[in-house]
Amino acid sequence: MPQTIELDIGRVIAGHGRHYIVETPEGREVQCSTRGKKSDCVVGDRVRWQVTDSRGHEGVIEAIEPRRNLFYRQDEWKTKSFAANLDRLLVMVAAEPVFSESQLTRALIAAAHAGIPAHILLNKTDLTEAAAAARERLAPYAAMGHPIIEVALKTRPDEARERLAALSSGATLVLGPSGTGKSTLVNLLVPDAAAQVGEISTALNSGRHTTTHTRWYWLDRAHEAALIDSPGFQEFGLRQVPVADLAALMPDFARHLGECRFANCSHDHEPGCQVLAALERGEITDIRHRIYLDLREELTRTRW
Ligand SMILES: Nc1nc2c(ncn2[C@@H]2O[C@H](COP(=O)(O)OP(=O)(O)OP(=O)(O)O)[C@@H](O)[C@H]2O)c(=O)[nH]1
Ligand SMILES: [Zn+2]
Repeated sequence: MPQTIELDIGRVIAGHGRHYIVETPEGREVQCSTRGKKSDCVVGDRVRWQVTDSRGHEGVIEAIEPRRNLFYRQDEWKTKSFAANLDRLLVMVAAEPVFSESQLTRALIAAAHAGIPAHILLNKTDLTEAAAAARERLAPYAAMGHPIIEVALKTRPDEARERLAALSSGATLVLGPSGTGKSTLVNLLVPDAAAQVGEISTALNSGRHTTTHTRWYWLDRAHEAALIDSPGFQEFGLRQVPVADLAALMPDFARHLGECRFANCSHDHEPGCQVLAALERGEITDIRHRIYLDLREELTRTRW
């Protein structure tokens, strides 16, 4: 392409296959495709695009601007990119169903690896007994420096809205297992959510399929804050993380690194291991250590 052509800038707000909705700085939505078979665009990407129809409704993406960050998971065979250029990750859990600490830990490690601050949202605190148990399980994560926001989205929506004020600027990716109240959250914070989804589905001609894809919702008229809803939390591979970096990405482990007797300590059985000493003192929980060992094993296993 000749260098002289000035390309427009835009932000990817939804995608389906090789089709994307790109929003222009003026807030116009353009249906874009990419060249070639494969595409690496994700929601949140800033892209350079060129118009391809006379009405200016369609275009082609020519280039992706450099990303501030990219949140993704990597399984043995496949990489799933959730979104790019994020200001924070919000991992949603609930008093019920009981959440998996392994899943929570994996998301937090992926965020740390991508350099994205992570908050934890505990929903359904109206279920007092279950909430107390969940709160106790989350205490070590609060101690690690993750802000924990407690809400009852359904029974105390106004209070929830206030407590979620941290989301009122920048882009927040929400991850949460099914049943935690993700739809309730989106409906509370995005009054015209259904309309925004409808427009995107029509534009992408993907109908109900969009329910399985990542979506960008504006939280305000000024378009300064956005919530990104993404499915696909169940299988959360961390193949992108070099095994040697794993402990450093877990804040409760990180603070003891460099103190072990052996420089290449695996914090599994070695004498003079300060991580094991912290485990002994209860500063690292048994479950976190077990998750660490499982992940270590998973990341060391060779592919076949
Ligand atoms: N007790 C209680 N229930 C809630 C609260 N918020 C949501 N729920 C209920 O939890 C269930 C799941 O909520 P959804 O918002 O549909 O959850 P989701 O995470 O979107 O679930 P999927 O649609 O399966 O992905 C619903 O029955 C909600 O009514 C809450 O604050 N307290
Ligand atoms: Zn050690």
